[in-house]
Amino acid sequence: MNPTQTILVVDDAEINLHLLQGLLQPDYRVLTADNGADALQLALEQQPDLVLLDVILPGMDGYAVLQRLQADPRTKHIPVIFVTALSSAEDEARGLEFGAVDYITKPLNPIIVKARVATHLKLERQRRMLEALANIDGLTELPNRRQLDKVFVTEWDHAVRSGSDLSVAVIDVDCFKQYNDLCGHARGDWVLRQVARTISASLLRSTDFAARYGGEEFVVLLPATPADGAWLLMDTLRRNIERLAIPHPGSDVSDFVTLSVGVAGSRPLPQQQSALLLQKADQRLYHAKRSGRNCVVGDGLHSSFNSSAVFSPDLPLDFPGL
Ligand SMILES: Nc1nc2c(ncn2[C@@H]2O[C@H](COP(=O)(O)OP(=O)(O)OP(=O)(O)O)[C@@H](O)[C@H]2O)c(=O)[nH]1
Repeated sequence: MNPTQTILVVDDAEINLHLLQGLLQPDYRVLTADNGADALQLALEQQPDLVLLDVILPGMDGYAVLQRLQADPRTKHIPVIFVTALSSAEDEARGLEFGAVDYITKPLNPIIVKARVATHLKLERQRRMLEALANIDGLTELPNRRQLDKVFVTEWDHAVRSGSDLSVAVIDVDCFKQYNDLCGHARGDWVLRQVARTISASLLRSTDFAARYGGEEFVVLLPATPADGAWLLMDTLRRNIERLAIPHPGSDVSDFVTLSVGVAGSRPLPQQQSALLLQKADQRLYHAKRSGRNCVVGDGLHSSFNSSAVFSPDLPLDFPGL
């Protein structure tokens, strides 16, 4: 039994449901529906890995079910195999044109059904792995910019709907070019991994999200967090990095690796553009660099290696992930 894989079987004949259930249940979790409406609801709620869909169904037929699955972004990725008594070449071609990944004709041959199901589940697993890899930065294993763009849109829309705050921070390693030049690129890569781990370990809520934006730059999204809270959290991160005490022989600002951070927060309104918030945080990062680096610049708030205590309490170091 592989409980991680779920198949939804849709057929209006109980005998067919029983047959397919008996065939597949030893290896997979099997859900059943005898009509299109129930099938759509189960697909949405249970997110099966594969749907075996009869074409001739009372009310909404299999083609209509497939079209509805494909039209919904929450279900359009689920592969569908038509399982039907319509056995002409035209029927099969039509089913595949509609977007089914395969077409199995009745009467069912159990060996063929099992083999095709196994093949499509394997392809689905590989597709998901590729999708996950496409969203991850290989060096730091943080989400990459592609994933950040998607999550930013989702969080922005959520903040608009719920009227809650959203803060963004842009984080940059100071004088990193000199670090690479003096310590070597491999050591530079190691530093980026330490910074990524410390960013992850410093974020406290499950909704906080960190990504590698590119090069030595990272972005953090902090949902339901006002700008002053975001500034405090980023200043704690800045100090956590400083206390790693990674020697930086070429830094203009410290003996150790340090960060500069720009923070911007807002309670987004429908007519506003999410990109402007990121732009504002980026401008403040620029300001932080011009102010001498190793500091966090937010909305009227500014910290640096020699003035942070004025603005933020000395929060305890906390590295649960390290
Ligand atoms: N080791 C390593 N270095 C990288 C990577 N991506 C970007 N870099 C380097 O990061 C450096 C960034 O340099 P700059 O943008 O000039 O900035 P900086 O030297 O950090 O100076 P400030 O930002 O002004 O403090 C460049 O030398 C890039 O080659 C990476 O994946 N690994």
